[in-house]
Amino acid sequence: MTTIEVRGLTKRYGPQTVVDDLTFTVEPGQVTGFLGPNGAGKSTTMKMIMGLVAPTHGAATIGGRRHGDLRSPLTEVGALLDASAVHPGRTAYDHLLALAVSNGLPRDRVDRALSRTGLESVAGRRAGGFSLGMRQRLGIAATLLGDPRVLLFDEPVNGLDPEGIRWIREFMRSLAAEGRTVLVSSHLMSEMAQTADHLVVVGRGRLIADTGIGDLVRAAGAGTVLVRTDEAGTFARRLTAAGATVREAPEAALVVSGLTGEEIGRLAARSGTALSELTPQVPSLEDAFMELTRDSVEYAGAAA
Ligand SMILES: Nc1ncnc2c1ncn2[C@@H]1O[C@H](COP(=O)(O)OP(=O)(O)OP(=O)(O)O)[C@@H](O)[C@H]1O
Repeated sequence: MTTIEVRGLTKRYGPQTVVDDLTFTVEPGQVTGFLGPNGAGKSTTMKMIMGLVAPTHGAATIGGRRHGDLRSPLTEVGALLDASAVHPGRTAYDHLLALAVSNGLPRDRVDRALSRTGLESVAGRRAGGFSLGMRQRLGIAATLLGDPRVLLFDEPVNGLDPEGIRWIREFMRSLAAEGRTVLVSSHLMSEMAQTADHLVVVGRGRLIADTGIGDLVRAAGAGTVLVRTDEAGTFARRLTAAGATVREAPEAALVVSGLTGEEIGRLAARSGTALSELTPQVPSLEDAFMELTRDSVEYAGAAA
């Protein structure tokens, strides 16, 4: 099984450290989302994994070897880093054929890649006339030519319509289901929530989280409970005395942390307080992501 190992990976451009001592492992058989706000260093990291940018420190290996040491790179790792890197005058077929031939791969790999990405019917059309969605498929077809065990995709759904997004999402999942190692970058938590099993979250070049999706939500502050009662003031004092932290919210609601819903319910029963609502809050993945990356967004929007 082939993993991607990133160890102490660092990239400086002049005084700016854009990737800062990153260490993580991308495991086979699952989709790993590489998530972070714009400018967090995702593309630079992927380029270092692919040997296109030299690290200042540290290393990235694929199956234990640096990209430059792979004997037949296209058969070991495929990467879609920039879908516009296609000659516009070439047909989809010729684009893939040129790649296959120059990498010593058999011609029948082209037909297989075209059919896997649903491009057979447009194989003879020039790539310059392709929609963004079709260009992405062509880029993905190119990554599959060598049937590699490891695949990297940089923001593959950017700019796509819902149908294109769904196709890419299902495609990534099918690659992982075949046991491949799949690393997909995005700046959208909502997208990753539907695609990834595991998340590597970065901000300002640094590792913020390396976690399963469920664990991320728990770490980002699940555990508050919304309480509603006509006796909000009195009950808030009781909760505080019992060790909870209480914030008053509109419409006689209290947002309570430090006690479980069950403990709050028992406290209400003991003090004869009638509750009209007692709801444990589950933060959305988007909330979890915003909370985690709050201090690391490169250009935070000005406060309203
Ligand atoms: N060749 C370069 N020279 C100088 N600075 C660079 C270079 N490449 C990237 N950077 C800077 O490194 C930082 C990280 O960029 P990178 O593209 O890796 O981030 P990203 O997380 O992929 O963001 P995005 O989603 O916006 O592409 C940015 O501030 C960028 O301006």
